[in-house]
Amino acid sequence: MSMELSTAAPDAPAVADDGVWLACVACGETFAPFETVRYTCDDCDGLLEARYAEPPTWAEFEASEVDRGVWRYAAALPFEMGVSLPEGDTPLHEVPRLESEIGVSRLRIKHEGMNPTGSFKDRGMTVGVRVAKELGVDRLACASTGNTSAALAAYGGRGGMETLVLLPAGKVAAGKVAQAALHGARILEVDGNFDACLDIVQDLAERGEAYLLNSLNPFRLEGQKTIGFEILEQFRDEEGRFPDRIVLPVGNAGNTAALYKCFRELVQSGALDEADVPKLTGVQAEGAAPMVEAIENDADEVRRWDEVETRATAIRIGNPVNAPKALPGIRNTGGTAVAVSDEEITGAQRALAAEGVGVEPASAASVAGLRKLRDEGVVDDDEAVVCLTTGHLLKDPDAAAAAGNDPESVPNDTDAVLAHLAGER
Ligand SMILES: N[C@@H](CCOP(=O)(O)O)C(=O)O
Repeated sequence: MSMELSTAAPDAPAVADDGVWLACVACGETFAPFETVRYTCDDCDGLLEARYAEPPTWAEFEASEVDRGVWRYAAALPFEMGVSLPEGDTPLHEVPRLESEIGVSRLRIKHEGMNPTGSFKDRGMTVGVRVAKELGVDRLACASTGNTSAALAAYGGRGGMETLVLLPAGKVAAGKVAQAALHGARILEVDGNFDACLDIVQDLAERGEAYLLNSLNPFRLEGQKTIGFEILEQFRDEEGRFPDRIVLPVGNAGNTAALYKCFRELVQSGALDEADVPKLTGVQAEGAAPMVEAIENDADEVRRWDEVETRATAIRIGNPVNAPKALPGIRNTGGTAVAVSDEEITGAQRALAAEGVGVEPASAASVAGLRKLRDEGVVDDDEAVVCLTTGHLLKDPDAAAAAGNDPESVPNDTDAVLAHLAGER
């Protein structure tokens, strides 16, 4: 396992006054964070990540003036506070029936659907919109399978900024389009998939037409990193130990990259032993599984899939842009990746719902993946596991209705209702 992360401050002028800079994960080149708008390395086009002179400690979090949510972890972020609704502080649910059915020592569900707009994207947007203000940009844009657009519209609106979202036409769940619309985003429906939308948004950003707030933007991932801090704190408080494994859905692979960064920073500060780092385990839908393909083939790069399909529309992605950060995250923590069918996803969505946890299809992929890996013997029965569920059930009401019970028509009469319930129809 390799948890290296340089803290050596680069020479001025790359270091900002407050000890934050950007570093290329491919060539190591460093940049000042807030002087120029940039998303990738000027030299090699590699992905950038934020670096800090001082990695965070638990004591700093405990001393925070904010007692919960993303900004409790300001010691690990580039600012003390952002445009906030507020976000984070999501529940870590017990699911005793699922735990015993799947057969692991402890199973918890980190339900990110309980964020203000119903997905984890809010954690990234609270930081990303704060950075946009620092840079002085006025128009925010993203490509989206839905959740990013909902969060961008809400946080951009809150920040008084113009928002533009590009969506794959006909492939975004109704609740998400409704959110972006009502929060005031200009919505462009593209005749292409999510990856094509992101290509266009990257072009717009390169031409200076908009500030890109997909997870290619390194500051989005700083906010999403707080999922990891929260899981470790909540899990540790509960049982005094950290989870052995975190299983999560993979679309653009931002959360895999962000959680890996969280663990590296904690290891670096001495707040977490390397031996306690949870195994990052990614789950994709069979119809959109380029990361799984790369892990299975031990490949250094992910091959872009031009044709993708799954009812889990949030992870209907063929070119995960964070793959260069996420592949080492899976490999260096001893994790793995697995693909699940749409039927397995719906089965897991029903199982979670039966325990009162309402999630959209992509979220249920984590539980479907755990179930499969347990059946295959990849996950041991003595493991303590956290499954990440990324979005709320109401994001995709059509999928929920299709997976759930059908309503029954009854006459407007109590006796007839009782007769109906007794089975006389
Ligand atoms: N599922 C995502 C896809 C975009 O991912 P991002 O994290 O790069 O913004 C969405 O909700 O749009």
